[in-house]
Amino acid sequence: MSVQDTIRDTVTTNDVVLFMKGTKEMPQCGFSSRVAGVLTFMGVEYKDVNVLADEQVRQGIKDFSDWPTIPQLYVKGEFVGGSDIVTEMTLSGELDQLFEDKGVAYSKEAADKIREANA
Ligand SMILES: N[C@@H](CCC(=O)N[C@@H](CS)C(=O)NCC(=O)O)C(=O)O
Repeated sequence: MSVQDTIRDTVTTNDVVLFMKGTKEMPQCGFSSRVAGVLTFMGVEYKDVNVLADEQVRQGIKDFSDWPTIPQLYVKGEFVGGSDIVTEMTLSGELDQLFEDKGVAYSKEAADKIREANA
């Protein structure tokens, strides 16, 4: 299987996938840490892929999405964005809407708390 095939398989067989530097338990970059923190706080079940563990995946995910940086969030096979976009979508409520539209379980109360803390 090529790296592109493996990535496609990963994002289609897992509802929510975060390509990140480090792991959800131990992020190794502030941007990755922010997105992982939001997902974990919102109670979203997601698969983390540590791009630092495989240089081919690190480059391959950028080619796959045509997006130059890590982290990268995928929901039901669709690329959502990186840290800036996920932060904006969390604060605007668009991320809640996306999870609702795609049937992904999350805590609205937790999302509201993030918004209250950033108001
Ligand atoms: N503004 C970006 C910040 C992410 C970013 O700049 N990532 C850099 C540093 S961690 C990156 O992935 N560089 C390419 C690489 O390290 O392969 C976002 O919203 O996600």
